[in-house]
Amino acid sequence: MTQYAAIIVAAGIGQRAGLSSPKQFAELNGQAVIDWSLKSFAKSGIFEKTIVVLSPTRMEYGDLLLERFPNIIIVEGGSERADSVRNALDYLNKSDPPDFVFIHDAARPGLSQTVINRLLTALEDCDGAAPFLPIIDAVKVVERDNELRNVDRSTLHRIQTPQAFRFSAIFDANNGKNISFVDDLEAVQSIGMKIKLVEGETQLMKITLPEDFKIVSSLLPNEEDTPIAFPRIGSGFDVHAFENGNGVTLCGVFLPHHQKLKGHSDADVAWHAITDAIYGALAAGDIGTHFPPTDPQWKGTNSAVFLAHASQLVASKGFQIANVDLTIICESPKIKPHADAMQKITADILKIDVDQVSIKATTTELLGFTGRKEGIAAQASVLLMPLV
Ligand SMILES: Nc1ccn([C@@H]2O[C@H](COP(=O)(O)OP(=O)(O)OP(=O)(O)O)[C@@H](O)[C@H]2O)c(=O)n1
Ligand SMILES: C[C@](O)(CO)[C@H](O)COP(=O)(O)O
Repeated sequence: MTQYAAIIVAAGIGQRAGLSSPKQFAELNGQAVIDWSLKSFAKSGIFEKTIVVLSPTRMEYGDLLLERFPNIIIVEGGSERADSVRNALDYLNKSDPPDFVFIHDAARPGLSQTVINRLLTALEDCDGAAPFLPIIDAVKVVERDNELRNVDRSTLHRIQTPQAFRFSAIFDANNGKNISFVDDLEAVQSIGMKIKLVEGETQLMKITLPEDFKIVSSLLPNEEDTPIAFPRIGSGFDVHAFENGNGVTLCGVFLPHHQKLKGHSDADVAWHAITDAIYGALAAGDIGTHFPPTDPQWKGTNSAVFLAHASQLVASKGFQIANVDLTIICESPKIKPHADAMQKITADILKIDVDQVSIKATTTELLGFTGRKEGIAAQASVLLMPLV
């Protein structure tokens, strides 16, 4: 179901940068080097999954990253960059293979939306694409001492990352191989796939040597100077009618009742309201936009699927959930005895704490359709905060 995933390889030791810890975790203009790329992918709003590959000896960085970016997935890297990439591809293939994947060096913090968009366009008619810069200095081969031969630099390119691929192409290129590809383009070319180069950017240079920190720092803004992203608020409302049955599912909890709720999915009216509140906060349509009721594949679906999708979208658009407030409106069944269980499972799916989720209920004093016990209504509010 995932269309776009991002892999950020961050398992290197950064020997050439000469720091006491890996360069990708050093501070650069107000935040860690790797945070720049994580925020760029998040800001683009299309990456539903972001994998960060860390060295098995440096997994402690994973906990720190998860505090700042709760929806990323940490995967263990290997001894070469190509091994780290393969581990992440294997993870994606086993869990939920995306249609497309962007593979990026954590050591390149200057990833702009312009480059992401150029790669997306290129992917429309090729299997893999990467940004490049031309070579601007004269290039010579030193054949023997003081014997130099000119090289035609018009055919030479400096290749950057992210490199973007149809997932099946890059997965097949790596599957079962043990080759230390120089980069991921080389991998897909080794199986004859079609690649394209797009214009890169100077600010996307890789931090490799000690002096590179100063250069990249001068090319990027200070984190404090970046415009303030505002909180977003959303509201959701849903109604499902009763029909004969033996219980209702509300916030994923089954409540025995002499009726059930009618619906195309599992009719979890409470989670539908929360899901729509999240989509609303993101201005990303509603459940029907993402899971059309006319599509038979969603028939009987557990509404946890919808809620988890909305939750992933929050992170991929650079936000986190501050709180959820839900009101279930019905005469019966009684909600209170089940509210704690509903709160817990909702918080688990949203990957937030239980105290960020409020679940309450009310009646309409026997008035209207809920008063006549014809169905259940639910309304929710959600506040999203920009990721810091
Ligand atoms: N086994 C490895 C080696 C490298 N990388 C990542 O690949 C990117 C590009 O590699 P490079 O600049 O060579 O980083 P290092 O290998 O860390 O640097 P050095 O060679 O100087 O030690 C970096 O984001 C690095 O963390 C990785 O994920 N796994
Ligand atoms: C992937 C890469 O950044 C593309 O330019 C480059 O190949 C990494 O090389 P390194 O030797 O691992 O730094």
